[in-house]
Amino acid sequence: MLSIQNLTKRYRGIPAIDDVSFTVAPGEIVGYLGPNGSGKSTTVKIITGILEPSGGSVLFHGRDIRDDMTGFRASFGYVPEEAQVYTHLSGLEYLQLVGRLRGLEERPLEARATRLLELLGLQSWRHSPISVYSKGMKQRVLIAAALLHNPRLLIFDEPLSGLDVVSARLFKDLLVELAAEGKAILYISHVLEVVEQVCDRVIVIAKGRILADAPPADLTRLMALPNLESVFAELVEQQDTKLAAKNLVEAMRSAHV
Ligand SMILES: Nc1ncnc2c1ncn2[C@@H]1O[C@H](COP(=O)(O)OP(=O)(O)OP(=O)(O)O)[C@@H](O)[C@H]1O
Repeated sequence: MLSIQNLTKRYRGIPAIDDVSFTVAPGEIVGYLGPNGSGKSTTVKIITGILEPSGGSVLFHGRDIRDDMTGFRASFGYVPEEAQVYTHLSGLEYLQLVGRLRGLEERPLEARATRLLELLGLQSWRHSPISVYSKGMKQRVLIAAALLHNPRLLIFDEPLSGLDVVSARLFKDLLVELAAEGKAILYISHVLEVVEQVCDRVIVIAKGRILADAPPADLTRLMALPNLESVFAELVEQQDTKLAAKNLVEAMRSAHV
């Protein structure tokens, strides 16, 4: 359904992503993992039409998304890493605005928005301005906004950010339900434990290039490692974090002398 083909994005000649290709099929949850600065958000911004690629293309049901960006926008829901929300609006008003922009009819829109807010535990806050919401509550409004038009493709960029334990568990269960509904899901997260539990496949990207694309169980088995976190550390050659932490404390001490 979603097919990313040889995507490249260069900033002043320096590649942020380099020849990135992968697919996300209906009913599939695909994890997209990588260290800071590896190119995850750049990939997502291209898929969502925010950025133009330097090369390559994004196909949705076999068609280049650039041929019909308006149609494609109606087909996906997106929870961005950093969202600009109109904080003077209430949660309900925000969802109504998003729904109108997506061409939903007023009555069913209000009913669905109210129901989503209720299911996400925001019932009693729905008329309060978003400016008084906590980070996790804002995040739940963004999740509701992504689901509002019942899209076929969902893209979540660090959706657990700010969510408490119960909301995070609800979100994890929601991912599984959405996949069972046949939604295609691209899930970007640093929370590898959750990724390992819910994803059918994980893609590991580092320095703009894809290093692995396989089910998490295959990766741990093939690399003879106990879990996805170890696989990730091995693939991206992360630094010795214990040593780095020690050195940081050392550096603090010497700064006080
Ligand atoms: N507007 C820009 N101008 C120049 N370089 C950029 C720009 N945006 C991103 N980059 C570079 O592209 C690379 C990939 O960045 P990107 O934001 O896609 O990484 P990421 O994997 O999403 O990181 P994080 O996990 O920190 O969100 C980085 O080296 C970054 O410095």
